[in-house]
Amino acid sequence: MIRLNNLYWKYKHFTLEIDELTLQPGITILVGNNGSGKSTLLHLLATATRAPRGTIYYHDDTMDTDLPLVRSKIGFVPTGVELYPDFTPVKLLMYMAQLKGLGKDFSIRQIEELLRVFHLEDVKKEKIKKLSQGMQQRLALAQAFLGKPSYIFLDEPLNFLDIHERKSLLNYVAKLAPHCVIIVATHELNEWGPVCNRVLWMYQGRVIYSGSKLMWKQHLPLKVWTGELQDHLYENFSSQHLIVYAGRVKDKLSIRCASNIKPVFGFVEAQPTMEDAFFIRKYTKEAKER
Ligand SMILES: Nc1ncnc2c1ncn2[C@@H]1O[C@H](COP(=O)(O)OP(=O)(O)OP(=O)(O)O)[C@@H](O)[C@H]1O
Repeated sequence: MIRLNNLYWKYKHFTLEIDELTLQPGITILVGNNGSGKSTLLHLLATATRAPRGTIYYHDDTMDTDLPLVRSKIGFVPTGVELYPDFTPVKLLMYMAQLKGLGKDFSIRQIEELLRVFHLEDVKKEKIKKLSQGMQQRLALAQAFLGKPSYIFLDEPLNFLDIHERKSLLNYVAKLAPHCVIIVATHELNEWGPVCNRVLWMYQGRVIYSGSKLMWKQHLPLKVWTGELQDHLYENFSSQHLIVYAGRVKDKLSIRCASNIKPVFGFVEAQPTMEDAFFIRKYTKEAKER
């Protein structure tokens, strides 16, 4: 378990402030607009950034009581991470294992396993600069799981991954979830929906929702509706209802929208997805503030 207490961090016009927050074992997705503070929070949790005020407790330890111990239990993948281009995946993983203070035999066994899990066996002796972006992302992910960390922080981990690799990562992370605190900053709410346990919503540097994924999709102030619409009706329709999605099916528009009443004849109510809930919560919050 991780506990945040009176955390405060400021950079120019951006302030992150969290009074009290507990992060439980399982997968928590960290959601929010661009610039809401998700990456900043992950950097603070991963001890890559030090907050001028407040404390993060990793069980009973903090950065100040035993930083090496805390770091040895953390796996972190930031966005845009640059790996040593002239290293091979094996050399990089061995180097990272050494930095984490892992024994040689254990490291060799774990590296073999991670190369298999992240489908990097065929390129394990290639220079990193020759690998595709997706392969480099998988290598960045693999290093985070070295040493079986108790706390895993992933910033947009699905970036650059193809559909097969995305599913594989989701399954792998889901298997680890009962034993680790896993925080995933993501804009892909629906992809994480089936495997995540909780949602943390950041808004302008504050956490404004922290709870289960079931609660996230329940008690929404608007219902979700789907239906089809003629093109010429769209402008008026979209001024009255929150459009979540509009696509084309033959000569009509296929609409997914949110509204507290049935929008027009023929529309049917749908179960809200994780993303629908985000749209609705954000829209109603901002409408209240206007
Ligand atoms: N090192 C830095 N230099 C400049 N600005 C920074 C830095 N770190 C954070 N910020 C600012 O802090 C705010 C929060 O950024 P952060 O990257 O945490 O948001 P985010 O929620 O992860 O956004 P996104 O969804 O776009 O990844 C932004 O306004 C950003 O410009």
